[in-house]
Amino acid sequence: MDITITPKKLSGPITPPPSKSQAHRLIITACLGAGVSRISNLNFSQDIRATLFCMEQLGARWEQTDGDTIQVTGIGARKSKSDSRLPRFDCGESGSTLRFLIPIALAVAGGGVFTGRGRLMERPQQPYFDLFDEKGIFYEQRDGVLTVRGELTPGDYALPGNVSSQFFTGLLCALPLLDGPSRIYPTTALESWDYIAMTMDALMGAGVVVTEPHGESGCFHVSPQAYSPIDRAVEADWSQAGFYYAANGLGNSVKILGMNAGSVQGDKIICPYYARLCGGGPVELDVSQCPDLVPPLALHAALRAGESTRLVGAARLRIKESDRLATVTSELRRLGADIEEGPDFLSIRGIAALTGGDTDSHNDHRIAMMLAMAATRTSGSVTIRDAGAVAKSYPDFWSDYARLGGVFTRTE
Ligand SMILES: O=C(O)C1=C[C@@H](OP(=O)(O)O)[C@@H](O)[C@H](O)C1
Ligand SMILES: C=C(OP(=O)(O)O)C(=O)O
Repeated sequence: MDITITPKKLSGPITPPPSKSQAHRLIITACLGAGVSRISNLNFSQDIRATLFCMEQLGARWEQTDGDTIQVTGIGARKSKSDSRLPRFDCGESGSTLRFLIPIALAVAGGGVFTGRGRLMERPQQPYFDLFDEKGIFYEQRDGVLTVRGELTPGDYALPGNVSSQFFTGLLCALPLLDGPSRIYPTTALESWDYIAMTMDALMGAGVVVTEPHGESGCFHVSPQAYSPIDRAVEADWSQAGFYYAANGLGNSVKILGMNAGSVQGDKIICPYYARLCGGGPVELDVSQCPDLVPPLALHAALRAGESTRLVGAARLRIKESDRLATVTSELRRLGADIEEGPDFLSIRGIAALTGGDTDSHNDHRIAMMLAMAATRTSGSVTIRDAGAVAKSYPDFWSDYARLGGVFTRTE
């Protein structure tokens, strides 16, 4: 689906959708719990459906009890290793689902066969593969199908801290299911730390306590523990709120509601970052802990007329749904922005107004949403190819955009 937007200011109240990252974690902890859990304020985005589907393959059951609430019957510590057929997991385009499920499937079912769509199966898994080589766990990836088989054993796990925090989350969820203590060592400084903190918060909610690293050579300590059932509501999503902050930075008047200022979501850093972009002078923002904010931050920076901005610590943006350093640059340039990409940074010289033009989401939800917000401040209409990509994390994005006064036509 393509969308053509006629530039128009957005105004009015908006509550961003529930946090995708927190929802993945609550679903996983509920599904691993021994008993019946309840999760409210859930949004059935494509990625969340992928995690629900995958946890079902491990024996968990869930039903929708009203619009946004599900009741989950967890599998407890039960293992299903007797069946020699490995479960199959269609992870859609969700990196979180794939990286969280790989060790969980090993712990619960002795492995699994993983498939995905879009760019998913090209995104890196090497940190897991290195561990599997060391631990004698079989893996094979052929024609986009990843098969993993073996026994996840208690012990020491070393992981680089600068590829994806999702490897840490996957192991932190799986290792408590084993029958002995384990340690996870970050071999380089941890990026996206707050996502790991969000994992520990979700684990704690299910009664599973892990100890985080202290000092230079620290490690996570994980002892065998059972997951208890949970009853939790998903918070509003700070990463999605980022697009509405960008809209306001461009002169729109969106009232962003429902956000928890004390959230465990690291992307609440959008508040101070937004304030800095709204001030004058050159600005440098470190995005190594909040990679998902880069598209809205880059857009806001593109319209800081006469001011320069650098977004640094952004290397991992290249391994998301698209190479986001390349796609943010190419698509904002198509609208006239003055932006350059480096290996791990974006350098932006703000201008006063953008032009209209033809753009492409590159099948990346965050690029589509960035372009939609850009189109509130362009001199001509903006066409976004593949604008349905928003369904990965925010299926109601276009109806919310229309409710705020956005004007657009669709072409299927
Ligand atoms: O754990 C999570 O929920 C996520 C972690 C981040 O990835 P990285 O740790 O790979 O940067 C983030 O970009 C992604 O959208 C969601
Ligand atoms: C990178 C993202 O998600 P994932 O890694 O789960 O695909 C995202 O939502 O921007």
